[in-house]
Amino acid sequence: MTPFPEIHSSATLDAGLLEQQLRQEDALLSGHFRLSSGLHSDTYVQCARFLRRPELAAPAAAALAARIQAAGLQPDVVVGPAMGGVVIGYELARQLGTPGIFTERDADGQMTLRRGFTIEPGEKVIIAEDVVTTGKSTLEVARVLREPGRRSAGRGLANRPDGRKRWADFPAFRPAFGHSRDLCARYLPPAPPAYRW
Ligand SMILES: O=P(O)(O)OC[C@H]1O[C@H](OP(=O)(O)OP(=O)(O)O)[C@H](O)[C@@H]1O
Ligand SMILES: O=C(O)c1cc(=O)[nH]c(=O)[nH]1
Repeated sequence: MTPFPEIHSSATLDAGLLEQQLRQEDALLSGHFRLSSGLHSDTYVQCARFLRRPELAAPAAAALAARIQAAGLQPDVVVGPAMGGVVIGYELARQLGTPGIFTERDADGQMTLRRGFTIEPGEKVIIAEDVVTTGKSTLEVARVLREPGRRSAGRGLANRPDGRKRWADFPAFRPAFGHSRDLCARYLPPAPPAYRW
């Protein structure tokens, strides 16, 4: 497939601009939130509100695509975990000129590849995420995909500090937007809007 070089030939992403755009889309929320990991936070990045706008999603994905290309990586497929990784994964795949597929959780909460999606041994995979907090979801995708001869690289649109230590065993790109506020103690009751705002 042919990539779309006109979009990401010299793409960069300014973290300040990205924060401004997140605020403009009401995607950067303050409050008390319980995250998917169970951790609590005073800030929530609702990437879906940002990614609903193709004119914002495209440059963000272009910056990721540019960094992936600059690193000399030539992925065969982009995989994003549903739901958050679907839109950014698809847009990244479109710009890299690869198929874009997604994993999803089954009834037991296990990350799986369904819908006839397959990855052949030896294919190189980029895992696309909208948010990385602990890195658990990304690592679950990596576990699903990991077979001898397969390389994966992870990348989130937004990231929290807690996720960094988990990346040691496969290459990851630096976050586009890092939010460094402390995650609070787990046991405080979250005020609405809370889980999966
Ligand atoms: O780094 P982690 O601690 O795993 O947290 C980040 C993950 O949490 C969110 O997904 P969620 O599990 O809430 O599912 P969703 O995309 O369906 O909302 C987000 O889209 C990431 O996949
Ligand atoms: O960790 C999460 O679940 C999470 C954090 C965040 O800021 N945004 C989001 O959609 N999920």
